[in-house]
Amino acid sequence: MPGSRRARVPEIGLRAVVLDIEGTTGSLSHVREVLFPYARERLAPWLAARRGTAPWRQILDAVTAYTGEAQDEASALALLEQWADADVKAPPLKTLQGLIWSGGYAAGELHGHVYPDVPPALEYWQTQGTGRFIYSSGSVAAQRDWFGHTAHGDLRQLLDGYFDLTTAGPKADADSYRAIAAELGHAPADLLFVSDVGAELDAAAEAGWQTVAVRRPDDERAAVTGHEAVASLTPLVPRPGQGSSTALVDTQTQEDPDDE
Ligand SMILES: CSCCC(=O)C(=O)COP(=O)(O)O
Ligand SMILES: [Mg+2]
Repeated sequence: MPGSRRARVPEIGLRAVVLDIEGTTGSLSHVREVLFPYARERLAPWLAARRGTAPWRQILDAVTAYTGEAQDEASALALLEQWADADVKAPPLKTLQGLIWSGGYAAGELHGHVYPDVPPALEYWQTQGTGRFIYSSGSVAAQRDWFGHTAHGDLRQLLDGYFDLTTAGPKADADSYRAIAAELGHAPADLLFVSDVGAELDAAAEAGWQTVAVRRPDDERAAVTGHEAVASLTPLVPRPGQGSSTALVDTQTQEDPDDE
């Protein structure tokens, strides 16, 4: 993948790495072709089966608060279905998707897709004392379920925390990255955000963060420009002997298994 070997290993002052899910640590197509349809076909039955209960009320109240207009089940469902069909990252939809997916994981019908380079990268940062966090549009509950049910096992012990739209804010808003930095208690320049979306990386950079763009080989979208670029997390992890306290290390010659 042209340009995927330009990334440098961020080293000096790196206190925490914050990773996106869809298109970065996990497959875009798995999210869009498996996870989203699973929730989409269960939106109406989920609400109908819980009519009048606290979870049902929670969703209706969330749609009401988000839209600023009172909603009943029918109007809330219509909005939720519209958002799902257009992949609108609306927090009420993300909450409901997470609730529906949790049933799918429990039933063994879903798993979280995590690329094979992710666990070793998380393990490396863990050995370095570097914090490891997730920031996704998916709800925190959905993120936990995703990393708790992967082909590599339960990866949650490798993660220190999770941020979503309700705890940090919109992903293309620089204030969200300022909020995360404040929550983590680190200077923005000591934080690295890794994502597949240029607008998110631009927002993080505007907030003073280090950034790296990911474009996975199975992802046919155009490359993100204006940020260091990789095809997996492997180039962000120094090989043995490469040292851990040098300035940014050029990784142009580092092997990237996902390129093969
Ligand atoms: C398992 S989290 C589901 C991901 C999701 O709902 C989504 O919208 C993807 O957003 P991301 O910020 O991870 O690209
Ligand atoms: Mg993404």
